[in-house]
Amino acid sequence: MADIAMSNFRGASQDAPKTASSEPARTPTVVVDDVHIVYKVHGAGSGKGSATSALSRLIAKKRSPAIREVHAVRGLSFTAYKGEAVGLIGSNGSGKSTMLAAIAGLLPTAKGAIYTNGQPSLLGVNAALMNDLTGDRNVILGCLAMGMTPKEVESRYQEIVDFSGINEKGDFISLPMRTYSSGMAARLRFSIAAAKTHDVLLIDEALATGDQKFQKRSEARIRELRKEAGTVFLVSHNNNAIRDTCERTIWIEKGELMMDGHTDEVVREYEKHNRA
Ligand SMILES: Nc1ncnc2c1ncn2[C@@H]1O[C@H](COP(=O)(O)OP(=O)(O)OP(=O)(O)O)[C@@H](O)[C@H]1O
Repeated sequence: MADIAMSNFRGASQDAPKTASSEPARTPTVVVDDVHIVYKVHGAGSGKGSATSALSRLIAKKRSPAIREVHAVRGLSFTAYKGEAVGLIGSNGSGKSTMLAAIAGLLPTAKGAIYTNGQPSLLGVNAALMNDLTGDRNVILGCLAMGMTPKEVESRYQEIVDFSGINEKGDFISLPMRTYSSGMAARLRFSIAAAKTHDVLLIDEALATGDQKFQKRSEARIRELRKEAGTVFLVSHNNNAIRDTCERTIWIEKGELMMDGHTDEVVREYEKHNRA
């Protein structure tokens, strides 16, 4: 597999070039160029994927059992621009999360390349926080990991806890994360990640997990993050969240591009397709 190409590209500077009509040119932040992503599943189907059987195979100098390939993304191409919020929709297993992980640089491309201008941050419901640490330790560690200084962390701490609403029903922030419900944990993850202005913010289903009040708050924060310059990608099965948050939507099925355009139009076609 070829390594993912992550680089700053030319023409993405603050003073964007002017177009012929003297409108300022839009600044591209993510360019996905004919990307294919293939997962390799070792020992698939044969039940021989354990470490012990791998070791005995090595000793006996036998070939490994069949490696199954899952071609999750098939030749996707699109460009996202500064200030855009882009929705990614499609049925289960269509390749949305895979595409986000690849933009974040967490998966290599088998073919094609991804170019990003700035640092992408993936905010998923599975993002790693430390379960045995308390909520407040996780806020501090999470902020430091995003590159904030201890002073910045101190000044943002209360805002993050208030935004998460974790303490609305008592002092939960001082309890270990393992005592949180999945919705509470997802809210804290979102609140930590949303405390920083991201160049490219990738959100995977985060909005679907909070309650309605929190969903509204997070949608408002995403709108702010957009104004603060970055590009937001949102993967969700909640078409209303996509409509409220994104003006552009990309619809993927079986790893292929079905439609890329104005959210109202794309979601309408997607819903029509699902009804059929
Ligand atoms: N770690 C993995 N190893 C092997 N195959 C995987 C892996 N993760 C995902 N896949 C496969 O890749 C394809 C795309 O999965 P992906 O999770 O990107 O879909 P999705 O559109 O995000 O789905 P959902 O809406 O259900 O979250 C699926 O066929 C899935 O089985």
